[in-house]
Amino acid sequence: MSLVRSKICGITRVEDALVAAEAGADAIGLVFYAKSPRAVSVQQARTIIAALPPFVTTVGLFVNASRCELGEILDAVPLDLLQFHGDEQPADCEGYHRPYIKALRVKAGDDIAAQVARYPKAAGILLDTYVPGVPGGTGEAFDWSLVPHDLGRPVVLAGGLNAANVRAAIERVRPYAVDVSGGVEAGKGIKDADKVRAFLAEVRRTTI
Ligand SMILES: O=C(O)c1ccccc1NCC(=O)[C@H](O)[C@H](O)COP(=O)(O)O
Repeated sequence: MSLVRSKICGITRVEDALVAAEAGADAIGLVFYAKSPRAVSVQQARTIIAALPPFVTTVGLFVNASRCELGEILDAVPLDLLQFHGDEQPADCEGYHRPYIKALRVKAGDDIAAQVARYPKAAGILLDTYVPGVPGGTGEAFDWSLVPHDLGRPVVLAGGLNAANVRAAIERVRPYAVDVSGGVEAGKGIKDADKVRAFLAEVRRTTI
């Protein structure tokens, strides 16, 4: 029996980060993609991270950022883990002296195992919903039956999760972790404390 870890993503406010941490989130996600309504500035990110209690992993999310841009952010923001949501090739994800997660957007007909095999140095693979032109944060779930049973890597399941469907998602996919953004919000980038707590409580009640 094992517990599934959880990340609350798209955090833009200190108060939301503290609610997530106090409710048991293992990680928070900070979006450094200007086109996202959940994007944070370097200063916002520094303030949020400085307010966190210990033992909460900080994850920076990027979409095809240049090495220069990413390096500047890492010089200023204490991120534990990187998460790449664009067309990044393996070489684009390495060399930052940080573990990274590669996000793959799933659609019928994809060879997920082959895509995973292209990132042997990734600490984990995040499986998210494919919506044309939307790199992440779609708020839509994908067909979990598309996920192969054993990808041989820590899988983070994302895409349209919420307190009502996360148990079924975990039981179907048996992921290492789950990730949520829209399903715990009152508005884009504004988390709803009760939804955050309900989501994390449901994850804790679900063992695999
Ligand atoms: O959340 C965003 O706005 C976002 C924008 C661009 C790239 C990635 C983004 N989010 C990444 C995440 O890990 C989200 O939590 C994940 O896509 C799930 O989002 P949701 O379907 O809203 O739960």
